[in-house]
Amino acid sequence: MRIRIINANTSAAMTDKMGVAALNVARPGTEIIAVNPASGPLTIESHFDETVAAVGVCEEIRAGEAAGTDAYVIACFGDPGLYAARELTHAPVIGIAEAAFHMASLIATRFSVVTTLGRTAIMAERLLHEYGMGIRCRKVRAAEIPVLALEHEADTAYRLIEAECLRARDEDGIGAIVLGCGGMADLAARLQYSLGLPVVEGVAAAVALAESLVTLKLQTSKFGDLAAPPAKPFTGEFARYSR
Ligand SMILES: NC(=O)NC1=NC(=O)NC1=O
Repeated sequence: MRIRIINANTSAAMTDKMGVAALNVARPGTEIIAVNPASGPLTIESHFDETVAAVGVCEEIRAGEAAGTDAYVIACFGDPGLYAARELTHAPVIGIAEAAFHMASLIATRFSVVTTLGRTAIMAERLLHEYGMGIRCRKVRAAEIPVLALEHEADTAYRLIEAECLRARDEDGIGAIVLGCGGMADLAARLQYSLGLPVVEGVAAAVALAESLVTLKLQTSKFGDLAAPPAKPFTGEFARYSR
């Protein structure tokens, strides 16, 4: 099977990191294609960033449809464009936040999330409730690092993330931790060893879920709000979407 990992930001280094994380867990015979939009925010740290990035995510879904894709992963912790992306394909589309929340809920009664900035922590709290997972999450914590620090100040970023994970482990009454950024895709094993409790990373979780859905022949439903968008004219730079 072929899975397209869509890094919603435009950091090629982060795309590569996510591709490696996906390959590390993918079954033999699963082809991983890691991509990012040509245009959009270098990192995603706000509602505005997510809104702009969602267009690029949908562009990558359209490219994946043309290339033949069995499942998609939206590798950004805000799951930007998730529902629009699901409208554009019959294939499963898995957001890394939704995937990580569900996986964590299967191995622990309660979990906490450790993400990058305080403002993205608020965004993650909204997602938890949107996905019906609010009751399972004790706390969404922020290491207070910009996403790019995961690339350019990796050692400092790791120490801050680890310290926040230790506080979550010792204070929140949890059984697992969810890493709240696709840019943390390479940190799960090291953190799990250091913390001694399960650390769920969204790219890996989403790949495993995507493979399961493909194996079960379960596709995105076209009954209701995930049916293809109604055909209509689009104007200006989006005229290419006219149908
Ligand atoms: N909460 C986050 O840091 N989300 C993210 N921003 C990015 O650029 N990628 C993410 O996963």
